[in-house]
Amino acid sequence: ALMGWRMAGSWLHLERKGGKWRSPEEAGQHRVSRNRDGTVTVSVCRGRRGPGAPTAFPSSHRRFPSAPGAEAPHPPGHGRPSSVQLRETPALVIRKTWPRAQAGAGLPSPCDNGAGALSRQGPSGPCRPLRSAAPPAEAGRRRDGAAEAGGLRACPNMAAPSQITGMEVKTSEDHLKVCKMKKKVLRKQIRAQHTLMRHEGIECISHATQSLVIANAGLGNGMSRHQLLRIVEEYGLVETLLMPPNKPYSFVKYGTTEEAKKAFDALNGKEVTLEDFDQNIVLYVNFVEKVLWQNVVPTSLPPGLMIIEKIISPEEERRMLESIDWTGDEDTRNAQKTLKYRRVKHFGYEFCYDNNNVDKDKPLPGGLPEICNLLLDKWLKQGYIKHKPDQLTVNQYEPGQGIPPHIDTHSAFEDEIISLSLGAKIVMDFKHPDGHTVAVMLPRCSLLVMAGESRYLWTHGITPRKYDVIQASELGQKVRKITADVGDLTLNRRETRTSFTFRKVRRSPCNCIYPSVCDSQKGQQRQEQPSFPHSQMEALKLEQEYVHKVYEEIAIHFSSTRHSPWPRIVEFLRSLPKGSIVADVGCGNGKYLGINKDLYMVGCDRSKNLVDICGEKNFQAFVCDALSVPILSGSCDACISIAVIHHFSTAERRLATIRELVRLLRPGGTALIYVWAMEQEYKNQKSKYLKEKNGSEDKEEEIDSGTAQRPLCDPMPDSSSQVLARSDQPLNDSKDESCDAKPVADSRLPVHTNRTSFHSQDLLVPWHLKGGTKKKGEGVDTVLLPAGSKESQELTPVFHRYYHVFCEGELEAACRTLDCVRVQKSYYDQGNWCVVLEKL
Ligand SMILES: O=C(O)CCC(=O)C(=O)O
Ligand SMILES: [Fe+2]
Ligand SMILES: [Zn+2]
Repeated sequence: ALMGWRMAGSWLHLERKGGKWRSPEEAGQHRVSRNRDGTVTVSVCRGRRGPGAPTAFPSSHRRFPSAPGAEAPHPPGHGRPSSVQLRETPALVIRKTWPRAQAGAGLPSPCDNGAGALSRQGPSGPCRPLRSAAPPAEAGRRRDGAAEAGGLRACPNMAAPSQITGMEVKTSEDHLKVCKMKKKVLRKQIRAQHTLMRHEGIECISHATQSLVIANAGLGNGMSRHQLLRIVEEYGLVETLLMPPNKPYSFVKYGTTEEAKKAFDALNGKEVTLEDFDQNIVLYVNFVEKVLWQNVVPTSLPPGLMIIEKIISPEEERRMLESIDWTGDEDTRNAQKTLKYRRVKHFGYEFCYDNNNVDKDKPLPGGLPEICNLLLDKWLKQGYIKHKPDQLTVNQYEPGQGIPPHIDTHSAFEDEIISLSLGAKIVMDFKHPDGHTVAVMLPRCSLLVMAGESRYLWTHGITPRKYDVIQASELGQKVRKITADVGDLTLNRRETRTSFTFRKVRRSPCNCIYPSVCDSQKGQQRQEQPSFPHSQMEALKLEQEYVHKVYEEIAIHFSSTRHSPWPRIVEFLRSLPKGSIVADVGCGNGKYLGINKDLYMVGCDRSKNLVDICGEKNFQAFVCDALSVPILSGSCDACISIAVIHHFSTAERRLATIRELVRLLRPGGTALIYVWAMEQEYKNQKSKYLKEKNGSEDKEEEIDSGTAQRPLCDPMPDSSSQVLARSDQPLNDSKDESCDAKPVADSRLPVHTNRTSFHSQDLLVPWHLKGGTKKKGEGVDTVLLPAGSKESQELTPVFHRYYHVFCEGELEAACRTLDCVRVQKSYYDQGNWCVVLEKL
């Protein structure tokens, strides 16, 4: 017998017939026979197959192909002699990938012939199309007399001297001055190109088109839509004007190229005064192939967020505003503060900005204003809110004021937080811990309801500024996410806004499903949280507690979330020759065991409950540890290890599992390994794990492939550093509004928040068990129920699984330390690092 192991319900023996290996082709199929004593005999005849045996695994297709046609020449540009051979990237305006530096795509030295160039050659002579990548190649060297004929127009990327200097060129001194100015504009124009390319992926082109990108004429630097429209309309019929939110540039498309050229000549280097700010800025203009802006954010509001418009009448609004006495008296002084960026007043309970919490034993006298009680009762009846709040914070913001991004402390308040906007509309920014932001316009007299994820996980804040970017056609009241339509954005001057934020004081610890941002669970985690292992014994204990036991507990629920095989793993299995013996080490619920009926596949897993599930599906599977698999060395044609090795808690143990996998292979046999990647955003693409914001909490590393759409990613995360949602960040408007992920001070393993980026390689990933557990085991958090809580979801126990997420190259490097293998392939697949090994 080759091997004997415990299967789902029976014993399996594999036998080698005749002491010789024959190829499966020769042998036909393996034979499986069930013996009278309940054992199964599998006869496998093997042939010699060297390392050269073909593996049909096709070459990995890259997810992010280099820009199509990046090197294709494009048709001769306007006014440029056709002999000029420039190689440019056509038709790509906004894209995520960098252009490859190309010969000929070089940057011309601005006015590279110096001041004399103008007088010798006329203004257009030395001017060449501007590119931002490689050093100058042939660009900038040509002096085509032909270009002169068109004057400046022939050279669209250069500003007319008179337009820059406003003076007539008469003397050579004037020429010098003009050229200096020209050089300066050119330099800045090039810098704008660089910035557009580097930060935004917007490619400017050298020939004239109907479309321009105008740097410094964006909503982000204070240009309003109506002002820009007035400016650009002077030169022709404007077909499209796109003003992306918070960006310092805009796109304009004219009816004809002539008009765009006219605008280019007139506007590049032109100084304008921002009407709303009384400030001067200089515009820098470049041509682009097309005006387009991909909507970079999903169209939905943060989950759990709701805005109810016109929830109160103007009369109610007036009465509410009047109910707040800002003059204050002895009694209320504590509850009223003028913060740096706004003034606040508290009712019911005082909110303390030192710890962002309330003193639950010290209710303020007077409770909430009567008018509020009436309204709250009405909203409760109407179903807008589920619980009646007992705390009110009134914030008053003058234009230019705001509130730092924050999450209202979990332990302080219950789930639902509502805010009524009075006096004026304002834009509130919501931010997910992964950096994704959504700007939401809160109309006057509307009620914002934050619940669930939007309340617990996302930060909310109001940027201190005097203008908000809002939809131009919705200057009225329509609620919309601001980033929806860049063809329709403008600036709105803020006015005094008073908000009434109602919350219900929490009486027992928060047990939300966002432990990484939950102050209630942080304290709890401190004591219970396991540490990073410092010995083999500790490692084993950690894995027993936070891997083996957990999988036993969650097996049924876990299995119910694992049904879609991953395409590239299927591809690997389908590529194996008929009759191959394949071991799936860590087979889970066996989702790969039945993929290719032409293989002889056997699975094994550490979890008995999972192996039983395999047995129920009539798959061959048995219980064992991936560190010691009871299969004879060299008996498998292929092995797979999918999402297993990341559960081993030291580098030695991870390497040992790979070694064990390889041991099973015959020479020439191949192993496919998948581990979860630290990089959940790779080559500017978010993994499905991150993207499935509204997806279930429990899908973790395995997400249905092939169905989810690839959303368009943000080409430039906004420049402010990512605000890590921390509830211990004071809300008292201290200057620093953001903070970075703090490294764990001790060696305790951090608890990850699902669907966010990883901040540590070794961590605990929560599993929220649905459908009950067979038995309550260790590794389960104590479920703390708020007294009298009706929330049944809070009953779901949370388990934590240990993971070591791999960095780029880590898995491959581990494999390369083994001298009996060759790494055939190494790739990234949906948030996982993957290798195909071949045994030598
Ligand atoms: O002004 C608002 O609408 C929100 C205020 C707020 O978030 C808070 O006080 O915690
Ligand atoms: Fe808040
Ligand atoms: Zn919480």
